[in-house]
Amino acid sequence: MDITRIHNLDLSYISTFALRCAVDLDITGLIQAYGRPMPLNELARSIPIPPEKDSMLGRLMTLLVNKGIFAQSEAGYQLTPASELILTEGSNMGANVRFTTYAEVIKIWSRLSEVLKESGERSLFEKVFDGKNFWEFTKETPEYGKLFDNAMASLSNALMRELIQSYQPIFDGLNNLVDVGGGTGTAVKFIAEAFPRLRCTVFDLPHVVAKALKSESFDVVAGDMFEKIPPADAIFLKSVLHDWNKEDCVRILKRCKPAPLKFYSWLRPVFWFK
Ligand SMILES: C[S@@+](CC[C@H](N)C(=O)[O-])C[C@H]1O[C@@H](n2cnc3c(N)ncnc32)[C@H](O)[C@@H]1O
Repeated sequence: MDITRIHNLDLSYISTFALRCAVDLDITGLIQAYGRPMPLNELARSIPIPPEKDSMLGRLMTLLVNKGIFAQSEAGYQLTPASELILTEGSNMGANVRFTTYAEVIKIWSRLSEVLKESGERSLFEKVFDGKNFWEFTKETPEYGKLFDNAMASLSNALMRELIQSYQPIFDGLNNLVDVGGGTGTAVKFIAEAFPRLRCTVFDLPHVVAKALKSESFDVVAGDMFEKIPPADAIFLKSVLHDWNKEDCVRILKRCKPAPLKFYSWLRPVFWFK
C-alpha cells in the first residue's frame, strides 16, 4: 500500500537508531557471553536497565529480530550471522554503525533540499560545515576521524577474506600492489598476509597514514592521489571512486601507472586495476 511505502521510508530512521542502541548497549556481546538463548529479563538485568523499561527493551528486540539482527525462540534471543558481524572480536561492524549515526552528521540531512536549490557544486557537507569537505572535516574533528577509520577497518574486516578468495588468481604473478586511499591499512594487511611475496603499500593522505597499522608486512606512503600515485603492478581502489564525481575519478585513474590493462569489480565499491 502506498501509505505503508511512505511510512516505511519516513520512519526508517527508527530502525537505524534501534541498531545504534543495540551497539551502544553491547546487546550482541551480552547475548554471546550468556552462551545460550537469552531471555528478555536476563538481558535487561545484564545491561542493566530499570525493570520498568523491560517492555521497551522487548519492543526494541522485536524490531531487531524482525530485521534479522537477532533471532528469537521460546528460550530467548540468539545471535544471527548479522549480529556476529557486530561483535568486537569479529568484524566490529558496530564501529560502522557509530560512524553512520554520528549526531552532528545525521542532522545535516534535513537540509538536503536547501543544497539542491542552491547554485554551484557545493555538497551538503560543505554547506553545513563552513565550506569544509568531508575529508577536511574528518581531519579537523579527531573524534569523527577515529570513528571513520574504525568504520572503514570494520568493513574491510567483514569482506576482505571473501574478496581475496574470489580473486585469488588475479594476485598470482604480481610483484607489488598499492592500495590507493587505503585508509589505515586494514585491507592491505589482509592482502599482504595472504600473499607474503607480494610487496604491498598503503597510500593515503598524510594525517590518515599517520594512524596506519604498524606492520612489517606492508609499506606506508603519504600523498595526494590527485597529484602522484606510486607506480605498481596493481592499483587497488576499494570504496574510493564512489566518493568523487566523474571528472575527479578520471583524474585519479590517470595517476595510476602503468595504465590499467584490466578492470575488475567486486560488489559496487571495489575496483581493481592490473
Ligand atoms: C571511503 S574511504 C576508503 C578507505 C579504504 N580504501 C577502505 O576501503 O577501507 C576513502 C579514503 O580515501 C582517502 N582519500 C581522500 N582523498 C584522498 C587523496 N586526495 N589522496 C589520497 N587518499 C585520499 C581518505 O583519506 C580515505 O581513507
